[in-house]
Amino acid sequence: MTSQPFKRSLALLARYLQPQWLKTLLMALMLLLSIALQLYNPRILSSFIDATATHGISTDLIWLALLFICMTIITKLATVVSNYLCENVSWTATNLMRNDLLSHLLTLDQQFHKEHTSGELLERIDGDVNVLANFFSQFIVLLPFHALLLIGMLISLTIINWLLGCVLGLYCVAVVGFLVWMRRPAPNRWRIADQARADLFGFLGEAFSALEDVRPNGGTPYIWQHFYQHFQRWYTTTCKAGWSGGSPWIISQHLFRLGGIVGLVLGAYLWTRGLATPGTVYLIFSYSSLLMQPLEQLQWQIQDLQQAQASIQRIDQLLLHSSSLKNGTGKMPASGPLELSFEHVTFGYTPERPIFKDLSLTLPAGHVLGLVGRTGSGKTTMARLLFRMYDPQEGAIKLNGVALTEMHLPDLRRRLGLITQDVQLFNASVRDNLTFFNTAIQDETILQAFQKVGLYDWYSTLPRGLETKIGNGEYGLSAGEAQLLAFVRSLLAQPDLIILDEASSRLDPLSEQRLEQAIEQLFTGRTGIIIAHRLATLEHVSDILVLEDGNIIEFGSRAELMASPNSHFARLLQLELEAGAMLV
Ligand SMILES: Nc1ncnc2c1ncn2[C@@H]1O[C@H](COP(=O)(O)OP(=O)(O)OP(=O)(O)O)[C@@H](O)[C@H]1O
Repeated sequence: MTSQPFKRSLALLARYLQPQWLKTLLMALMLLLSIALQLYNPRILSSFIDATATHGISTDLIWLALLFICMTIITKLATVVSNYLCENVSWTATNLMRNDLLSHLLTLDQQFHKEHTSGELLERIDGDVNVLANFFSQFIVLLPFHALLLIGMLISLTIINWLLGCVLGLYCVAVVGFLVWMRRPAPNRWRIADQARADLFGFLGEAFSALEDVRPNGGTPYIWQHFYQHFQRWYTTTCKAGWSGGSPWIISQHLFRLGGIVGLVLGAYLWTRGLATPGTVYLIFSYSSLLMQPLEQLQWQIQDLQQAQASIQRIDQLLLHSSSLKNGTGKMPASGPLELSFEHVTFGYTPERPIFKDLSLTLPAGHVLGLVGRTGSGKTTMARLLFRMYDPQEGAIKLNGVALTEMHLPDLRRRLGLITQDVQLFNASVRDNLTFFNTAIQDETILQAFQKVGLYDWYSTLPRGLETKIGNGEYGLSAGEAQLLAFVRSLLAQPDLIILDEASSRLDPLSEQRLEQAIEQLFTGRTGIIIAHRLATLEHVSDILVLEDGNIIEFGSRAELMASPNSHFARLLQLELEAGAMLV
């Protein structure tokens, strides 16, 4: 066990157990009480045996028997209370930890989330933390508890006979040392097994979310094949890790039995020499057998610690990952429509393959920009930069002259709205899906927004109104209806700059027409960007920007570009009209 992970484990223990110090203290007291009772109970039985041997059956024996029963009941009660407290402390500590991990993951940037599947992250938040449950509840108390119990019994044996205490004491040290040595490879093997488990769940998460595409395209055998490979790796690595704890366990069972026999032989030897009464021989045998109980428990604690170490290292790795997007000083542009400017922006998802090189443009406040360009020209990337999903390698993006990097990230994102063609719905009520669980938004406001986007008729069909569960819930939605709901979301959030990224691509022409009014309302008093492949959907924009391979090849007022037959935009529009006429 290297000192760094061990120190880290202790630091984690301190961090999550400190707030629960009172419960932890009570738990320790209960365990101490049961140690004292476990040490005392064999003494009562020893006196019982000696009293029977010397005086035969007497009333004293009844009192001894009653005392023994009372002590046993109190020991059991102390164990029940301490077990309850252990569970309570461990759940509270691990829930706090899950909370911290989730909050941390939510701050990590897009690149990190692209590199790790959601299933893998779920497994890290829950699986790794579950492994720590025992460690939190029991390690801090049970390890010293069993160590104390062991020491207490050795002292009792030494008081009976010093040679007895020394022989059994040395035996215990040898057994513990041997078990720790045997278990050295365990932490690394557990880490590999945990990663294999996370990969398996990561794969399953991906497979289930892609089921709609995979099934019709005949990809099911691929899922089976990969599931089998992942499962096989998980199984073999877990067996290997378990075996590094299992084989010492089998050996330890024999060593423990041997400990009891050593005690019995030594007790018998003392009796034959007249150095011990039958009661004392019983006491020696009980203590030397009981001695093996804390030893056995100690070895489980060591195994738990090794497994916990692997989880702590994985959790650490996660916590060490910090977002490259740093919060600014908190400067914010004044509320109202925002002027957007890109100043000499250079950006690539990997720096060696830039998408934009020295890109500059300014969109005045309150203008609505139509952003067009071929597939892969960089339109969505511009939107991602604006939301600070990524930061440019060079240059700055500003809103009303304030660089995005100067603002607090959550404040920046509150001022922006984004509607894409992929609308994410939660398995929650219509109301919660629209308000993002913000209870301050009135139902009246939601219903007005339904009217504006032409969804009121759909709303009237909902069996439980705004309480109806959508997402995976009781009521299904078409892709177009989901897109209209995204418009309602934006109307309720009231951002100062809105981006529509192919937002109406799944709507039929009638719904799209109905939506035009909503789009106009959405953009009133706001700056907007509409990313679209169909130029006909850009009738209401004030400006047009044509991108090609990350370069601006045209940027100007829509009216002017339309009036100039040689402009790219006018030519693209003409091409679209001709293609439409051919289809008719
Ligand atoms: N997360 C990513 N990591 C690496 N490269 C990416 C990533 N997202 C997009 N790209 C690349 O960046 C370039 C621009 O992509 P972007 O999605 O911005 O294009 P687009 O104009 O929005 O395309 P479309 O019209 O198909 O939506 C493409 O070459 C694409 O392969």
